[in-house]
Amino acid sequence: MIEASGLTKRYGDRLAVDQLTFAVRPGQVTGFLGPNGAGKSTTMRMILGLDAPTAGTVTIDGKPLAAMAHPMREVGALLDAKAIHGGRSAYHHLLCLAQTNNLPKGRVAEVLELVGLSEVARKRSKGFSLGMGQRLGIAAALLGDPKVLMFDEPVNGLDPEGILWIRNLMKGLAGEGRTVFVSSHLMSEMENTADHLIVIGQGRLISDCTVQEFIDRNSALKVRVRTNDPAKLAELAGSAGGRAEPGEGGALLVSGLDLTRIGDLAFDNGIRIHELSPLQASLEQAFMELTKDSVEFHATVPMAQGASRDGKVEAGS
Ligand SMILES: Nc1ncnc2c1ncn2[C@@H]1O[C@H](COP(=O)(O)OP(=O)(O)OP(=O)(O)O)[C@@H](O)[C@H]1O
Repeated sequence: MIEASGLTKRYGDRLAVDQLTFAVRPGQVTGFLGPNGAGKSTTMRMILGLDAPTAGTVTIDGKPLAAMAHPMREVGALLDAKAIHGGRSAYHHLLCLAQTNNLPKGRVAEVLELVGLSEVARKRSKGFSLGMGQRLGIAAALLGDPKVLMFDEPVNGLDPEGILWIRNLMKGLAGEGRTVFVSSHLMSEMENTADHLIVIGQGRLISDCTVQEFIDRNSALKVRVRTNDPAKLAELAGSAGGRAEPGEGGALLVSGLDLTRIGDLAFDNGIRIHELSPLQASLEQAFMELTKDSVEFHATVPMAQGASRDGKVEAGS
């Protein structure tokens, strides 16, 4: 378990992390979400003792990292997959890590197998693809067989096969009872991977809940209705306190009224219903809604058809 309390980091006049208090529990994948510059990497670096907090504390299984005799046996992390000596083979990179951290040599072959790099283990990592580099970084994180694992943006730049592999790996590690903390600004990715979400914006905690709670709290449910008389139903929905807008192919998108109420309204007024289906907003939409006031940069672009936002999207830093 990772526990942060009042965790704060200031760089000059920039408050990168602002009094974060949260717990990352074992046995589940916890997504750490936030727009670019929200403070995710800084928080992870503080958890790992690579940056000193300006204020607050963070512990791993009750201890600060500095108090651990064998940190690699307690926590493994993938922060920057490119931070590897390119002249070394994958095998030697891991062997070196194992030896300097008092870990059994035999573990090197085990983790290489686990990440699927056994066949290229003796090749220089300089020639590795991005995906292979990520796998090697993950092998290093797993070397000490730690109970706590942290991955900073592990799917960045990976192809769909690589993304699927990392997703399954994280779920598997959590299934073994480990604590898995993974940062991302890809909401759609977290929707399929995380059980729990910690969302931050401009260094501050915005939300700490399960994925489903996050969607329920932050997205209004809409109902798609197809009927023989959309104009009449739209009027009825309006007078009943709802709001109807035109959807694709002549459908109506109704918000503010639940399915049953809309069905009853139609029945009571002799309107035939051809479709009545709930539309749940995706995690992506809910996340963008929640963090729209805390993104560092906004760009105004035309929205794709079907998008329902105010024309703003988050741009990378
Ligand atoms: N060493 C540093 N010196 C000064 N400012 C820093 C330093 N490291 C980070 N920052 C600033 O702190 C803020 C948080 O950065 P951080 O990298 O933690 O965010 P992030 O959520 O990981 O973003 P991204 O998704 O873009 O990686 C940013 O405004 C960043 O510019």
